Amino acid sequence: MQIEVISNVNEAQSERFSHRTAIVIDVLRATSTIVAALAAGAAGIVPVETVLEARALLCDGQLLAGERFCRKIPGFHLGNSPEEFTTEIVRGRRVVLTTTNGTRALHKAMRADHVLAGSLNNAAACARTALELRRDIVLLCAGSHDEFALEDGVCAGLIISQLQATGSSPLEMNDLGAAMLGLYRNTADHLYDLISGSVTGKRLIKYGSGRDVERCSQVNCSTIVPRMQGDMLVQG
Ligand SMILES: O=C(O)[C@H](CS(=O)(=O)O)OP(=O)(O)O
Ligand SMILES: [Mg+2]
Repeated sequence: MQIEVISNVNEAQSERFSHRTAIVIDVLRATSTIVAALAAGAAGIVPVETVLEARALLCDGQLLAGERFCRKIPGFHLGNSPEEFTTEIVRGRRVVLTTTNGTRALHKAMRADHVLAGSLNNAAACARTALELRRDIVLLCAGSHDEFALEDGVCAGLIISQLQATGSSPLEMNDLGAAMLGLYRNTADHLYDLISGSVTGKRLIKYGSGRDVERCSQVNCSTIVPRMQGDMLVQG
């Protein structure tokens, strides 16, 4: 099985996804938030790229969520913090979500046969589902503002280690995949330190979202695997 890691959205040419399963990773915070929203009972998450699109798509009973510059968008119901997506608020509801990097990355991956949302929180479950889908796998690190982001890279390494532990066939990976696997192995016992010291981690802590950084750094605390079905991510 071939595993390819892509470092950021800007590197995600559509032909790299053909006939593959894509796992889109935005640890801080979009894909962690999507996992939290589905765990809280949301009916589905509709990822969109722009604020205008999100507003245009809003229908009765749905929620608008997302951020720009790490802050909730004016007039939206929710921001991009997993903490906000409680059962009381989201159960049974569709959520239209737009974020700076994560929802763009999800759109870039749409050419894949299957699109999953991966995070540290659901890495093992995500790896299991991807193996069941029996395609080569592309791990798209959303990155931040078209650059590589450490938290997404180390999560790609964790998912590769879970694929190795669970799968029966040998994995072949690109050099970035091998590097991220090495990064994960060398930092597994102090992931929070790594992530809280990353550019995005520091930015979120500065804006008062330190609890999100802690929550998003937890490994394998969820078995939810968000999967694209039509225009929406649902529990796979
Ligand atoms: O809200 C977030 O955590 C980030 C904000 S930033 O652009 O990295 O500052 O957006 P995301 O799309 O979840 O990476
Ligand atoms: Mg991010």
